[in-house]
Amino acid sequence: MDIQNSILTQMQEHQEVIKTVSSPAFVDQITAVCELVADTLKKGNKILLFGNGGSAADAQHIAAEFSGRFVKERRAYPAIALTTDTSALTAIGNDYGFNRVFSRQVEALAVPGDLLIGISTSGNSENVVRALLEGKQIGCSSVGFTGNNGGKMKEICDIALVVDSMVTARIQEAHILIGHILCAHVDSIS
Ligand SMILES: O=C(CO)[C@@H](O)[C@H](O)[C@H](O)[C@H](O)COP(=O)(O)O
Ligand SMILES: [Zn+2]
Repeated sequence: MDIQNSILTQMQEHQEVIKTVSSPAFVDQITAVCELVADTLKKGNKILLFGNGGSAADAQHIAAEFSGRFVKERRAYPAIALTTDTSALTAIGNDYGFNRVFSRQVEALAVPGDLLIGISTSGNSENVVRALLEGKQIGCSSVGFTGNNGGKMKEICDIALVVDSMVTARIQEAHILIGHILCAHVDSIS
């Protein structure tokens, strides 16, 4: 019974968080991100995504759905997760420190007009924050997927989607829902 209580509590928490991201104000913010993603791709720019742990998985998941496909058969779009190249991650981490694993790749790959999507449930992961700051210098636009009141990322990103929860797992569940909503929008404009 304890297990069942725990399951139901987690499901309840999940539903409550999804309710907060369904509010009109939050949906307006997601809409703005959908438009930014679409504008970036229409201009011929690319999307770079990054995060740690579960958020690294989200970055890869979303990037793959832009470059591969989501539901509809459509053209491929340029999106790269900065979490997948173990040579770059280990070399940059070893030579410059883990805090620079994403910012150094942004410096190497980003051009003005590209869109950075930084994913951090705390909003405070230093490697994510530094990459967003690097992108700002280059002239990229930026979106933060966060929680925990937004952390440092709230002040840095052009649009910060701050999921109203302090629980990492629940925040991540809202993030991947939003990621899929972006993919559906990209399908709809293609
Ligand atoms: O997926 C989970 C927990 O659900 C973990 O792997 C989690 O992503 C890691 O602890 C991250 O290092 C957390 O970083 P962040 O979300 O605060 O940037
Ligand atoms: Zn997780």
